[in-house]
Amino acid sequence: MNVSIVGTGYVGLVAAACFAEMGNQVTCIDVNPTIVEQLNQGRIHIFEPGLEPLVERNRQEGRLTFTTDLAQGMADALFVFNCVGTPPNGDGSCDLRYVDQVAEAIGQTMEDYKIIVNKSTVPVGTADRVRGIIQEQLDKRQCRIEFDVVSNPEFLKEGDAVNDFLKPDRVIVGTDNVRTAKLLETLYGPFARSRDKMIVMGIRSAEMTKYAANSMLATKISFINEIANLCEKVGADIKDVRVGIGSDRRIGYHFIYPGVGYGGSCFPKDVKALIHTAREHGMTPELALSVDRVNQHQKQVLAEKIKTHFSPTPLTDKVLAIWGLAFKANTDDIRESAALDTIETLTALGMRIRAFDPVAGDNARTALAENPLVEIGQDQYSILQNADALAVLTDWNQFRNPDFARIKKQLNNPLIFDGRNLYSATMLSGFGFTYHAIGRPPIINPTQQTKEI
Ligand SMILES: NC(=O)c1ccc[n+]([C@@H]2O[C@H](COP(=O)([O-])OP(=O)(O)OC[C@H]3O[C@@H](n4cnc5c(N)ncnc54)[C@H](O)[C@@H]3O)[C@@H](O)[C@H]2O)c1
Ligand SMILES: O=c1ccn([C@@H]2O[C@H](COP(=O)(O)OP(=O)(O)O[C@H]3O[C@H](CO)[C@@H](O)[C@H](O)[C@H]3O)[C@@H](O)[C@H]2O)c(=O)[nH]1
Repeated sequence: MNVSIVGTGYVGLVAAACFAEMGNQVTCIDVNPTIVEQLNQGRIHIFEPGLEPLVERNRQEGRLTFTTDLAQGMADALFVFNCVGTPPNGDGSCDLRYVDQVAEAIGQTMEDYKIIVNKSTVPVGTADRVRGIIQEQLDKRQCRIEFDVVSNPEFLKEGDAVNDFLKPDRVIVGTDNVRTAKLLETLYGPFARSRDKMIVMGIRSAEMTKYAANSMLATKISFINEIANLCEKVGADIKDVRVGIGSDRRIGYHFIYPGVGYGGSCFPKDVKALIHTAREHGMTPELALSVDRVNQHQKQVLAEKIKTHFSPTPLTDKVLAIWGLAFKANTDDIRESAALDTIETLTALGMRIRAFDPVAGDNARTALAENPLVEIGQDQYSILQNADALAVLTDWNQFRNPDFARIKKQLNNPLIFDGRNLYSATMLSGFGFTYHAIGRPPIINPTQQTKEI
């Protein structure tokens, strides 16, 4: 089938490569000429495991092409997927400007029947809005061209996006048109070989499903973080409590890992957008408000532990080494990363930061360029040299079983703040570290000595 994808970011590029992989003819359209130029040369601008070879193979075999020209890019397509960004406005509402721009451009240039598929995360009612914008442009052109607008929210997660797209738990399609649903069923058929994955519903329900799913997952995380903080107060260990509750199949083990709060380009903005939608409809979304509030607090938890540990010594004399800048492992994405909140809080108090991330270093260097107290290093161990503590902010695998003897040798103090609960007393045994994690009893080394320098 012939598919156009508008917006070649984390969602658009993955969707494009996966549709092309199934034999479809896919054209990607992006307004950013640098991205398009790079993609045409076989270089991809984001880090996503498994994506580069998929893009490259399909590009070389002629099923995947890239352009900045929307009219040309969608000329032969039956499906036009809108995958542009929907960032938050200052008041938490969803900024639909890119979605609107795409709708306007489609209306200005389409020449025959298209199925416009909203894949971006958009508030309830956006399909109607898109339909209105396209129709307005067609009316201006005095054209009578049929089209459909459907909702098909995406549920992939960064770091595992290709796998999620190729093997989705479900494919949600919001439409009241049976023929359109059948056509999408054909397009998605190859991703649903083991069982029927397509769930067809009304457009507004599909739009709502996306916000409800993300808010549910965010709720689980805020819940476990609140329990973790309580564990610290009462001397319980969240590691045991998590296993204790997760073993109940009604609760499950997934998405109840405590940490430094959820980040990324989705949960924070989508919970806020849900809150905004509820308020627009005269409702106070008590639970979503709490989920958001708990998360904002949680993003400061590690900085608070560090402040408390060094108090009353001013942090201006201290250097903190940080492992991990991405909002989670296996991505270069730093949007809403707890590492950035932690850095902002601590550098405001004068602490100097030396940080390392396996792939997000360049993005962080750009984002933190104005902060003279931050240095981003190239090597996991050399940034530790003469730092006063190590803080772990992202759960990259390479941080899970590190060389503790080397860490101890490089640091001024044998001191670790672990925002991802990667280490245990057994792993640390014999090294004499003082260790603070989330929701776990701290390991205090009473003989902690500052290294002679
Ligand atoms: N990132 C995720 O894991 C994820 C998962 C599911 C859903 N979503 C949702 O999908 C949408 C896209 O997210 P993303 O992370 O892929 O965004 P992104 O910022 O990575 O990519 C968006 C792309 O759209 C392009 N663009 C903007 N305006 C355009 C226009 N008028 N014409 C053509 N291209 C245009 C940008 O240049 C950019 O390359 C959002 O609504 C997001 O909430 C994201
Ligand atoms: O038990 C957990 C699980 C996750 N997180 C954090 O939660 C955030 C989001 O993680 P994850 O959901 O794995 O990544 P995203 O790529 O943001 O994916 C979410 O957001 C996407 C965009 O809407 C959806 O498509 C996905 O289904 C949804 O999982 C990250 O900061 C994680 O560190 C935790 O703290 N504890």
